[in-house]
Amino acid sequence: MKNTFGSDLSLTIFGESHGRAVGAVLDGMAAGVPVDESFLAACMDKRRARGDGLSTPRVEADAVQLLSGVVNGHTTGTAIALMIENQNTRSADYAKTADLLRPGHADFTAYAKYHGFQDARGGGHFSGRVTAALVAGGSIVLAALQRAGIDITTHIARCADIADTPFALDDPAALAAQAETLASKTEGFAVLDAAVEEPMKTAIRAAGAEGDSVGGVLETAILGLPAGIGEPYFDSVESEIAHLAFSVPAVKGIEFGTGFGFAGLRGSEANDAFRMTAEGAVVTATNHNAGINGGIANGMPVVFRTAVKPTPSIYKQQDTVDYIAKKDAQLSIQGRHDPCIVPRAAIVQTCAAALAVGDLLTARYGARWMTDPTGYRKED
Ligand SMILES: Cc1cc2nc3c(=O)[nH]c(=O)nc-3n(C[C@H](O)[C@H](O)[C@H](O)COP(=O)(O)O)c2cc1C
Ligand SMILES: C=C(O[C@@H]1CC(C(=O)O)=C[C@@H](OP(=O)(O)O)[C@H]1O)C(=O)O
Repeated sequence: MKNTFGSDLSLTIFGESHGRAVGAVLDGMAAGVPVDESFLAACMDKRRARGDGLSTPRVEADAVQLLSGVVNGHTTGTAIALMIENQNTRSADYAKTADLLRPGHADFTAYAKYHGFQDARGGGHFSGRVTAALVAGGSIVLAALQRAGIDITTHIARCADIADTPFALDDPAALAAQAETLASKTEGFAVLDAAVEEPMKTAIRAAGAEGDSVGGVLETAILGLPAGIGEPYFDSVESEIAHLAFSVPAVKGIEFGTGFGFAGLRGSEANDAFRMTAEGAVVTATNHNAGINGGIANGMPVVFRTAVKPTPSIYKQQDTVDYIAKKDAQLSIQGRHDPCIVPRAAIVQTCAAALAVGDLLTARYGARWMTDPTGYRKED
């Protein structure tokens, strides 16, 4: 029954898709950290459904209410409670097929765990809706990280079978330029190569028109993470990021840097040679290991990719069971769903990574990285 992530900076999430609200409690932020509500709203806007054939027709404001912990645009140092009201629910869509388990969704596992007491309306607590709370809490941490010289960004590396330009894993300056390109985009469709945007959108709309769905790959970069962050085993940088990344519904795979590609390389190809900069900093000539050695950041960019499965709720008829009548059945769902989760999940993955990095940074520097964002690394 654990709804909290983080040891030193924690986020607790709550809510169901068709309940009154979803929300979060962010605990561990120092006092006096600026909270720019327009930045928070811009992050929420990237996740918001638009009713444009690319996302769920369940369109709502997704306005964040800061209930505590923020006064006059600054944190007070106490827990920040925030909530987002559910304003556009249609529970009747679910009532008609309530006893039929949706393949790929959490209907069966929720029943197995909560014995019929789960809120099944709209997927309840398992709905992607709850990621609105993750973005709201994560974006407060993301803004604090940016002030401390750490930026996190995500793009749609692949949607269906169409690929975007990958992040420049081995070239921090080119990667920083790519991050700038993504920062300049306000619309929630994060691609680097403008030429792939329409083909991706066409693939999503085509799957939706057939009552089907498509998946893809998100690629996230963390720039400016200081060397020395992370713990050798259980709280390694990879472990913390993967823990959060897999908390995002529909994420089914992750790889860091060269990832599964390492399997086909020789050591002489896989190793990242160390070099000294003119300023006396240790860098690596390549970045196959994605800025992490032994679970600890080495100062190079951290780059990881997550596989996002096709939306499970599809309109094609599917084989399932009626778990009340205890017999095989056919399912034809009603309701409103994303034909593809990937575009909306990009900002979710950025905010999830921000929570992991915020926790790791607080473990190392305490709250200094928040209160002294330009000086906290002096003793590194
Ligand atoms: C932003 C976002 C939006 C989502 N939208 C939908 C949706 O409209 N319909 C659906 O069936 N699943 C949607 N999902 C995915 C389900 O919530 C998820 O597949 C389900 O909870 C089962 O979890 P699992 O896929 O991680 O096993 C969405 C996920 C995210 C992150
Ligand atoms: C509401 C959102 O997405 C929802 C995520 C979701 C699911 O099963 O994950 C199912 C749908 O919910 P409903 O049936 O209530 O319309 C989506 O619309 C959102 O992300 O804000």
